[in-house]
Amino acid sequence: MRSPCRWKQEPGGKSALCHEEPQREPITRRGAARSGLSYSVLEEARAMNPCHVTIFTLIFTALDPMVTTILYIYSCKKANIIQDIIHFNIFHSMADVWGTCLLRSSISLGAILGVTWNKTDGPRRLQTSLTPMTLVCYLIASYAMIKLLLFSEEEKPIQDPWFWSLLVWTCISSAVMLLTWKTMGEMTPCRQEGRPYSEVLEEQEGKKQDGEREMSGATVGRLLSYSKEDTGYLLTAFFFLLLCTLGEIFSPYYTGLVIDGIVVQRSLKQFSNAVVILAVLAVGSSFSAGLRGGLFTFTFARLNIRIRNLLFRSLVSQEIAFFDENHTGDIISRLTSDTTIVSDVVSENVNVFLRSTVKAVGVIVFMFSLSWQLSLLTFLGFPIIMLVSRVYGKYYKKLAKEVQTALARANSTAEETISAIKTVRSFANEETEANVYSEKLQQVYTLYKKEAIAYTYYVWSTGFTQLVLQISILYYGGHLVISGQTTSGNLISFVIYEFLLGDCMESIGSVYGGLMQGVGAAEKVFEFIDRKPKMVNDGTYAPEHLEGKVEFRNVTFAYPTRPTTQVLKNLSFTLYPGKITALVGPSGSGKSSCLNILENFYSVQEGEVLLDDGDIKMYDHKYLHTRVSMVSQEPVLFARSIHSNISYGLSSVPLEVIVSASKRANAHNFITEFQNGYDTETGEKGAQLSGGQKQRVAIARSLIRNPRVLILDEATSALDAESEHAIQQAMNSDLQGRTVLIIAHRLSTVEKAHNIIVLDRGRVVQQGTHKELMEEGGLYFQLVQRQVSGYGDQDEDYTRSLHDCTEQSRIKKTCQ
Ligand SMILES: Nc1ncnc2c1ncn2[C@@H]1O[C@H](COP(=O)(O)OP(=O)(O)OP(=O)(O)O)[C@@H](O)[C@H]1O
Repeated sequence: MRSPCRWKQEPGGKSALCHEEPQREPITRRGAARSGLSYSVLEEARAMNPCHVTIFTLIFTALDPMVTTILYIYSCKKANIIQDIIHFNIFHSMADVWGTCLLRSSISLGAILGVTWNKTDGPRRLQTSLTPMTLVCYLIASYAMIKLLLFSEEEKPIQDPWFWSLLVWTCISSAVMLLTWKTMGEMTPCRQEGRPYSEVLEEQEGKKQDGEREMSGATVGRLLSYSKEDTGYLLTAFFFLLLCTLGEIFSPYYTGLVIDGIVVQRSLKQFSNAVVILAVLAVGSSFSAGLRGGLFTFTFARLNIRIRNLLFRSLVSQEIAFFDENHTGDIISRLTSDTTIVSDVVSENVNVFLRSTVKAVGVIVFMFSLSWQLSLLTFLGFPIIMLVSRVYGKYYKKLAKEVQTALARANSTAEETISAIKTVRSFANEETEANVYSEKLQQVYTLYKKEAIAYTYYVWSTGFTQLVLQISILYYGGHLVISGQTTSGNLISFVIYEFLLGDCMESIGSVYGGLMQGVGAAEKVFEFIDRKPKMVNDGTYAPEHLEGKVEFRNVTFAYPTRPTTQVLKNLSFTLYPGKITALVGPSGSGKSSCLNILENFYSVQEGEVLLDDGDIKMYDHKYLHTRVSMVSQEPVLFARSIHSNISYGLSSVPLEVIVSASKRANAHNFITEFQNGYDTETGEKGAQLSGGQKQRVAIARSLIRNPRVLILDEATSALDAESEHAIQQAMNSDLQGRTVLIIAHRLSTVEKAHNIIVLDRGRVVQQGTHKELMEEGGLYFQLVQRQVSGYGDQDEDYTRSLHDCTEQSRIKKTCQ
């Protein structure tokens, strides 16, 4: 026979995530406010006096036996309680209930003594034993209910008010005992292991904050709040849900009538009427079920799109340092798999939860109307199943988060390897990469195994409880029928309703685990959605006319990921309009970092970067990036046409303007050679173009904006000398009023610059024209010399440089 309350939980966790938990910051007033934790909670916690809690528990422990004894004396049917105890009869005497009160009081007294004598470990021990204590309190209250059933065997209806008062008091005092146990468990002594109370309290608040995070209900509520716009759809879905559920609830009742019609009354009319109603109910509820399911799926698909949009918007507004800290794989994982988990899991579970809850309420009403005794017995078993489910749910949620994080790490590894497959192949490192991926998967596997074991225990424990409950119901139900307290028809209907209730509980149980998985993913998604960028581009300055003078004034800078390593140290230099300035220096000297700051990607620690005497932070984001344009070392093209790449970020640019920019970037010729010309697709990250072609498209993309400040970071490194020369010519010809900053390792590229700034370990060590610097000797001279000897005779320019250098060195005698 099928168990009536079989609860099933699928071990899921097939999700991918991401990101490690953020480090908890110390709980301060500001920290609490930032985390959304009301500071009044802290104050409240401070106000909680352990002595008050203990005194209250003590008073209650004394009061409980007194009240119970008085109620017991009055409800006692014998001359006195001694007689009642001596002639104990389980159907008449409440001595055993009075005994449970003594047990309760002894346990409470033990707890009070424990926390008073051992202020450090006492509360902790109470906290760890909360679950067994919940079970004890539940058993005491259940026993009182069983007494009600036993008494009802002899007296119907039970009219003794003292008896009822004793039962109610037993249930209330069990609940109060549990509450005081929990409160004492959370108590903190004034000093703990020599640490000040405030510190202990802060630690406790940290735990509370974790608890707050676990407020899954709030997360689900927030998710639903994103569906506000779809309230109409949701209400319609709910309406069909009610219709469908009503149909399902009435079906067993009419099934009972059909059976009664056939077996008891043997009436064809009653039998056929009930069958017709049953058929109408079945058709109606199937139709409503379809509409309900469809509407829920549709609404949550819209939720998915909404969350993805929100997340993507939040991601693109984050500061550049955020992308330095977080792996692309992790971020993509949140955007793709987590958002899908959130909407799919939540949609499915909200649907199932509503359906099952409404159905369960209806079923319970029918069950009580059929037999209150059998219903009471049924509900005695439920808290145990709920307890098991709660313990499992918590553990499952923790595991689900760990699985997601482990999967995200594995994804990240796979993505890195696949995106750099050429490098992997060129080092013949496929085997190692596969092993690394396998190791990461192994971690996921270990977690899945834990999930499977937890699931096994869960099924065992709930299965056993349900079996006991089922046997009890059948036994007691049979007894009620035999003793004439109910009819056999009622018992059959009751058992059918019980099956239905079992299904509902099973669904609600699986909803809990499923929702935990969705909530885990949602919390991670919300973490990114809620993240406020640490650097905000909120400048508004956008002058009509911009000269393009750039000044680095005493700039000191360290990357946020390495805050203790200063990359630029008290750096000062100026770039003038109409001039080409070159930044040179050994690798790692800070050249690209200067450009990152000029692009306002990072904030400087000290000093300022001025554009026409205004701090670059003051400038409007769009304005700044139209007036200051950079072609980077490895230009990134988007998987669109060349046309779209060149006009990237601009709206409706005429083709002539694109062609003109391409000509100046020496790109027009190769573009027109393609069959589709400017409509040629560039492939992912421009993979369908050569390195040099990519660079020229990127230069055209910058030139089309007609920037006042043009930054070329190794922008021509992949070009042949001829192309580079052509671009330089174009630059020189329309240099008027433009500030150009060049970074190039190939020093022939910078030779013609009006000013060359030499950087070394984040400082300016030399400045001047090529000629001046060669005459001066020093780092620039060494760089040129090293490069020339490195290139040998292959590069004409460098041979010339070498020649110049030798000439100069002979003169200055610094070149030996
Ligand atoms: N995103 C980053 N996060 C942390 N440190 C960084 C980052 N980018 C660069 N660095 C460090 O900053 C220092 C300066 O790097 P930068 O890229 O500015 O040098 P560079 O002169 O442009 O070098 P190269 O000529 O090799 O491109 C280096 O030590 C580098 O390791």
